[in-house]
Amino acid sequence: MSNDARPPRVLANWYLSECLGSGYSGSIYRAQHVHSGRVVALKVQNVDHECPTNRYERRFYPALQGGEGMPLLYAAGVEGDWDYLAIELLGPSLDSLLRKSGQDAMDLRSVCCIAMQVISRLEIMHARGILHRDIQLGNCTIGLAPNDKKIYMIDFGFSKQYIDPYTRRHIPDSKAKRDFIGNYWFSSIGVHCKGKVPSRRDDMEAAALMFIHLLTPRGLPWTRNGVPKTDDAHARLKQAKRHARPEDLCRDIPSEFEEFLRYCRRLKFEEQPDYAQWREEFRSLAVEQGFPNDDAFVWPPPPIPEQNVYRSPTKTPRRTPAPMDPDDMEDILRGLGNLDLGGQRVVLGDRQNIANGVRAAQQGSGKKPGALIKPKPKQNIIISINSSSEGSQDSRTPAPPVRQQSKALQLSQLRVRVGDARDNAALGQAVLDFVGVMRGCTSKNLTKEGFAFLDALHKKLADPEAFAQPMRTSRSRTSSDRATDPLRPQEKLSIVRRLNLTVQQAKSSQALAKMVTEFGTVTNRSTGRTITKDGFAFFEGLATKLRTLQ
Ligand SMILES: Nc1ncnc2c1ncn2[C@@H]1O[C@H](COP(=O)(O)OP(=O)(O)OP(=O)(O)O)[C@@H](O)[C@H]1O
Repeated sequence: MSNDARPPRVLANWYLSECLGSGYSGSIYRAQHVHSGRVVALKVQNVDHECPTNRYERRFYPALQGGEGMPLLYAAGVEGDWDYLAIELLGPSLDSLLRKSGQDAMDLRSVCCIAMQVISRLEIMHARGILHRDIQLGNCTIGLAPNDKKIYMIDFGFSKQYIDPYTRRHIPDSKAKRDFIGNYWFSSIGVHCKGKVPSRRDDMEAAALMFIHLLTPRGLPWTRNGVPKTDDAHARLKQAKRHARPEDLCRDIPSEFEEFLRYCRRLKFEEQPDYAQWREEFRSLAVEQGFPNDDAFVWPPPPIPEQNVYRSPTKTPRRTPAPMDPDDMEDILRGLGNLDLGGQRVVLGDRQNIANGVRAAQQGSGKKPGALIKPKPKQNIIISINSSSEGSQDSRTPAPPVRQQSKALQLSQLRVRVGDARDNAALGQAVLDFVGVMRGCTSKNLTKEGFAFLDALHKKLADPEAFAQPMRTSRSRTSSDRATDPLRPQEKLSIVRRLNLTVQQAKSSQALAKMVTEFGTVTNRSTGRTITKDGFAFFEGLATKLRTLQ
């Protein structure tokens, strides 16, 4: 079908009016039922379209009905040449909100709310045995008032059941490479670059990339050149995605996002993500920054106090994806795989690419110039979240496990305790508590708050009286650091093992300080920046040693 073919004015008693959006395989119209007067979004496709996503999408709606943020489906059917879905009418997508805002990134409070809600939506879909597989800004919309603070997931045209309906077991993994289904910007590395079988972890990784994209001025690096038009450009995009390190993607945003991305990438194929934990991480992050303790997505965002707003010195407007060349479009259309309607879900190549191209061509410019709002840097004085702030959990979502404070907050408090420590016993206890916090976290990687803790420890050990030591173990890499290649995992392991084995032989607190620095440096240069078993043992040994160095 070509998108030029318009459906009739009245289709199955739905009177079509304004076009709300167009995808590769069809269009969505505001429509009103001629008898009941109900107003819906009518997703209309030609029955002969080579990418009949309506036919797939309608299979998933029944299972999703009643789920928070899942649109209602009022009717579905085929009339004449047209396949239609009558879906609850919703508001604009995140893509459209951001574009219309004129900003090149979203504020931290908004992204934390989006993160909490999108994670909840994925939890619902996954609990019902369904993967979304096309997480992106255009597929997250807000509702219409009074539901305009709620995020809805739409477009289940690429969705898939990951629980076999007959055996009730998780679908099997496979080494065989698969054709890519998803979108260029946010599909996980496993699915997009390695052709892996998608599972819950890939929806989560796509969500993580989307959050980072939203917070990053001009977005993720591989989105900045627009939709790739050639195989070479696509290969370069995959290469960039594959090689972008989480710490580089998240350099100027709160470490929770880096940790979340790492967490998603570490999940096993069949592993169930800890949705509640991450919802709480983002809730705590918002609260730490002085934002309200709820997940209501308020757009446009209320004014942020001046001290919370960071304006980039190198403000660059987001580049608009170039409109797609009609010839390229034709090539891509020709290249679409054949459909296999009888068996598994049809394998389509890069539908979003085409859809984006169509949108770009139709919409022309989608420029996002404007001021950059960045998260307030973490403050030195940390205010504890009191237990009452945990109590106002949205009643619609299951209560999270009791989680007192975020990792970042606890580490920052420990750093302050190290600075205040009056004797080695207090210092040793702070080190043990550091081990406790790190062990208790799903992600064992050392974040900037962890490195700040090590810096404070180093300062204290090197000269308990002097507080003017330079930051030795700082996480932020200097240009000379950058010249140093990352350590191979084996090198890191052996250095940390040596530190662990020799910590008891240290003769002075200065010698311990050196070891802390060495640990920090080695971890900083490692790819994962995780604390290993030997690392934890080193800190426990250090705490023991401190007691004997009274
Ligand atoms: N229920 C709805 N209410 C209001 N607008 C909607 C609704 N569903 C979709 N839209 C609008 O239409 C756009 C395209 O919708 P959708 O993603 O479902 O279609 P699609 O044909 O699958 O698109 P694509 O090929 O881009 O994925 C959305 O980004 C949104 O702006």
